[in-house]
This record gives sequence, structure tokens and C-alpha cells, in this order.
Amino acid sequence: MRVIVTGGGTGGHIYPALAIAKGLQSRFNNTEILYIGTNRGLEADIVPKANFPFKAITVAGFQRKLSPANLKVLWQAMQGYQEARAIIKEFKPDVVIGTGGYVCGPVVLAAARRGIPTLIHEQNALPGITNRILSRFVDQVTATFEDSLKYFPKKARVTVTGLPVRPEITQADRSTALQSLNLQQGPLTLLVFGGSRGARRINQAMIEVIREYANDPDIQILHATGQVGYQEFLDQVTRNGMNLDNYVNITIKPYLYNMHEALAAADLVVSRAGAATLAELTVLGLPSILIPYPYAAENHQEHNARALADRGAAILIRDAELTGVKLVQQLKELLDDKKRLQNMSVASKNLGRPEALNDIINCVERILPRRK
Ligand SMILES: CC(=O)N[C@H]1[C@@H](OP(=O)(O)OP(=O)(O)OC[C@H]2O[C@@H](n3ccc(=O)[nH]c3=O)[C@H](O)[C@@H]2O)O[C@H](CO)[C@@H](O)[C@@H]1O
Repeated sequence: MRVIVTGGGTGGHIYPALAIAKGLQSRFNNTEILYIGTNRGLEADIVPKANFPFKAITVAGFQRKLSPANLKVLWQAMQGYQEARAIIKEFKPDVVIGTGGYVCGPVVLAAARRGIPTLIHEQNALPGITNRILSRFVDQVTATFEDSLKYFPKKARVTVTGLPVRPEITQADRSTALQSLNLQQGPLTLLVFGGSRGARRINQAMIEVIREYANDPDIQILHATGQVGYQEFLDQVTRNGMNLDNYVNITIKPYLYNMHEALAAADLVVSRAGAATLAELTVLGLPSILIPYPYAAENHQEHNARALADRGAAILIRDAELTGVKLVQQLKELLDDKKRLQNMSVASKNLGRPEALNDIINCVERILPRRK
């Protein structure tokens, strides 16, 4: 089978696409995948590292108000559409799958217009603009949350599946992961990251956390700052009079390409509240402190985080209330109380949807033309 997957901009769109690609490969023998993204999105870095062939097209995001810049965007959109058509014509996919982000628009639309079966996945309760438009043209919409159903047209075929996580996320083994990450087997592991692009506010708060836990024999910290904020963070640590070379229990990375290992090693996670991250935390039953990004469309990360916090799976700290001191205080409370961590872990696992990937692959199978 030949499959085009597309989705881009941030990790939250890319990893579900990679999960579906891998799910298809394990269900169907000889599945050939082509990933279409843009050269500017994170996908241009992540997808080749995941060993999938990658092609880029031209796309740009519309500004919400009328502006001359939108004329250029319109031109680029037409160009992107032509490029997508050409790739589809050459690759001849049996099915095209989109997971959101602007790049999905021209690719999925061009496929639908050629009569190729199409499926999209929406990660958030509040669907993105591209998926809302595409839902009118595709054969199947899959969604993470019931709540998003009302945004899709009545005639669309929508199935609530949950959000698919990469198979390696559930397969990684803690002890092997700790070894591969160069971490100790004994101490509790705190994993910190701010979504796929990093979060400056979380990085700032981490200065105090590092000061508190430096060389603590019971705790080790793995912190991904985001590519853009990495150098700034290192400078900030130095300005605060600390030298990371002296702290054996603190590991700082710009980005974790091996998140499956980082999650397998973790006992507690501090992060933003993007939908893909939360699906990963809950499928593994990980307790977390969530600091939702307050500027995500209609504050949807706070809704995401509340779903976990209200059920005892996470502690929510609002971005405006986040300080280093507050984060340290919260961490101390949790890390000193193993019973509480254990209860949060059970609550988290109860929210996980381990069957999401399989359900989506079933949906793909349903829209495939009958195979000889
Ligand atoms: C600011 C904003 O609007 N963010 C949105 C974006 O977030 P963002 O792209 O941050 O998405 P998520 O938090 O959902 O997912 C991040 C993904 O990146 C992975 N990861 C992250 C860091 C790292 O070092 N290595 C790594 O592999 C995580 O494991 C996860 O799979 O898309 C999500 C899904 O549409 C939305 O819910 C978020 O609200």
C-alpha cells in the first residue's frame, strides 16, 4: 500500500502523523510512506530522523485580518496546491492522511479532488482551521475528543478515537531507557519540557529547581529547553552563578528526539499541556505538573490540563502564577510523597487511550478501496 501522510508546524501535529504511519506499516505488509510537510516546520527536522522519506511544499499561514500579506499567502497557497498535486500524481497513493497544520490543506484537498481516499485526525477539543475546512471534503474525520464533534459539518463521517501515540512510546523499557540516556537507575527522574518548541517561562522557573536539586542523590532531572531557548537557558544558568558541569544529576538538552526513552525513565513530568503530550502521559500513567500555554487558541491547553487535574492525574499551575519558588514547592510536595505520586499515576492511566492508534488504522482500512 502507498500512503501519503501530512501534518506540520509543531510536534503536536507531526507525532500523531508518524504514529499513524508506523501503525499502518505494522498492520499492512509493504506499506510505503511519503511524508509531505514544509521546510520551515519542525517536520523537516523530525521526519527524516524518523527514517521516513520527506518532501516539502510551499505553504504559508493566513493572517486572521484582511491584509496585503494575505495576497502573497494566497499566491503561495495556490503554488503549494500545484506542488501537492504533482507529488500525488507521481506517488499515486492509495490513501492520504492529514493531522492538521496549514500544510495539510493543499495536500488533502488535492487528494480528495482526485478521488483518493482521505482521512484527517484532529488532536484538540477545539479543531484547527485547516481541519475544519478539510472536514467538508474528506472521507473520514477522526477526533481525540467528543467535544470537537460540534465543529464539524453534520454530513462528515466523524469517529472519536483518541490521539494516537507512537508505538515506541508504549514499548520502551525503563531500565534500558535510563541506561541509554546516561541516567542513574536509583533516583527518581523528573522530566521537564515545554511542548515541541520549548517554553521560556518553564525554562526560567527551572533555574530555581536546578539550584534546589543540584547534586541531590535522590532526584535526577532531564530538561529539554526547546531548540530556540537552549543557549539562552545555558547563559541564564551561568548568570545565576551555577556551573552545570558540577551537577551530575542534571541533564539539559535542546530537544529530545528519543522522547519514548525520556518518558519511560520519568517518574514525574513538568510540561505544557498540548494534546499529544497529554495523550503520551496518560497512556503511560505518568503523573505531571502541567503549565498550560496561555496563548494557544481559545486557551485550549488549559481545558486540556483541567481534564487531567480534575481527575487527580495532574497538578495545574497557571502560567501567570508560575515562579521558580512555586514550582520547587510543588515538586517537593510530590517527590516527597510516593503514595500521592502513585495515586496520580493510576488516575492518569485511567485517562489513557491505548487503543487510539488501532482504532484509527481501522478507520483507514474502512475507507480503502477493496483490495484485490
Ligand atoms: C502553542 C500551541 O498552540 N501548541 C499546540 C501544539 O503544541 P505542541 O507541538 O507543543 O504539541 P504537543 O504538546 O501536543 O506535542 C508535543 C510533541 O512533541 C514531543 N516532543 C516534545 C519535546 C521534545 O523535546 N521532544 C519531543 O519528542 C512530545 O513527546 C509530543 O509528542 O500542538 C498541539 C496538538 O495540536 C496543541 O494541543 C498545542 O496547544
